[in-house]
Amino acid sequence: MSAIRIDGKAVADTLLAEVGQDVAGLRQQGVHPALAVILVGDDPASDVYVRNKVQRAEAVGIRSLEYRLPANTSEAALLERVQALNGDASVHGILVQMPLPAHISEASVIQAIAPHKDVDGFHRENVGSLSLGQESLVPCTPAGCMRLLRTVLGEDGLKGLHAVVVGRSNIVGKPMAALLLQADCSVTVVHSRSRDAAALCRQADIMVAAVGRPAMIGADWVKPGAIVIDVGINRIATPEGKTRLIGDVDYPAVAPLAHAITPVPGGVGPMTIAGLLANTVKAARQQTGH
Ligand SMILES: Nc1nc(=O)c2c([nH]1)NC[C@@H]1CN(c3ccc(C(=O)N[C@@H](CCC(=O)O)C(=O)O)cc3)C=[N+]21
Repeated sequence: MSAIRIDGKAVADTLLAEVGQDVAGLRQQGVHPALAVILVGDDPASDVYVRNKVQRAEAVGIRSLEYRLPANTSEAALLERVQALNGDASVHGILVQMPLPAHISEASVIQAIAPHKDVDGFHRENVGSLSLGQESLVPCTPAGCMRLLRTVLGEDGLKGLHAVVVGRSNIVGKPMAALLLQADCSVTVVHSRSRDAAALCRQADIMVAAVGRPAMIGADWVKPGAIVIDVGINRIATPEGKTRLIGDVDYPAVAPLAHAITPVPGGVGPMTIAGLLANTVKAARQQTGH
């Protein structure tokens, strides 16, 4: 038996094509969706992500503004930049790339973003709405995972299944659990303090791994026939002295027993960027009434 390899790149391309059509429609009505991306410091990984986001945005017709601020930027200066963008009606989405330098409070910056421009869905107003099952801007990575699950299981196919989320971060684990609950799954969240995490995971019909530990999830963590979504993006050194990307799941060990599984790269990562651009269009619609 060999698992279905869930092609996140292809699903993301379909979503991006839809976003591109929406953007074209809005532009005909005189609305040009715009996304501002702020990067503080010169972390090379962040630099690559930001460049990808800007390129993808422009490919679907979204205007992008890129702000690169030095690593020693003060929190006050960053907050001023955010507030200026909050007040700029031509900007519909604001993303501040994480992580931020240690002297800046990520929480303060997130709360400073106008909730209707918070395309990451990290502001407490959006977090609260998601948890209440109300309309909101939904965090891009968990939203992307849900879309991948629906491509495998169908629109209503998640109902009643047991989903286990591994990891409890504010950006993936917690919103993921909320979305799965919204889709009528029974949800378990497993984390570093869980007793017998592997045994809990073996009960999962759906497993979402978001811990940031390379290949941590082995075959003994997975029920045969489960659907496995790997959110991990870990850059590891190869014996040849290069680096490569690897997920939180030990793909070669788990793929033979899963029903379906996402690869890394080419799984959840591309969905995150597509979701960001979809959120930008949604934000532009809300702000302009189109
Ligand atoms: N405010 C904020 N919002 C974010 O959404 C955010 C962030 N900060 N900080 C960093 C993380 C990371 N992240 C990724 C997005 C796409 C890929 C992606 O497209 N990955 C490709 C591979 C890319 C490569 O080759 O490096 C893939 O998995 O196939 C990865 C990682 C968004 N993040």
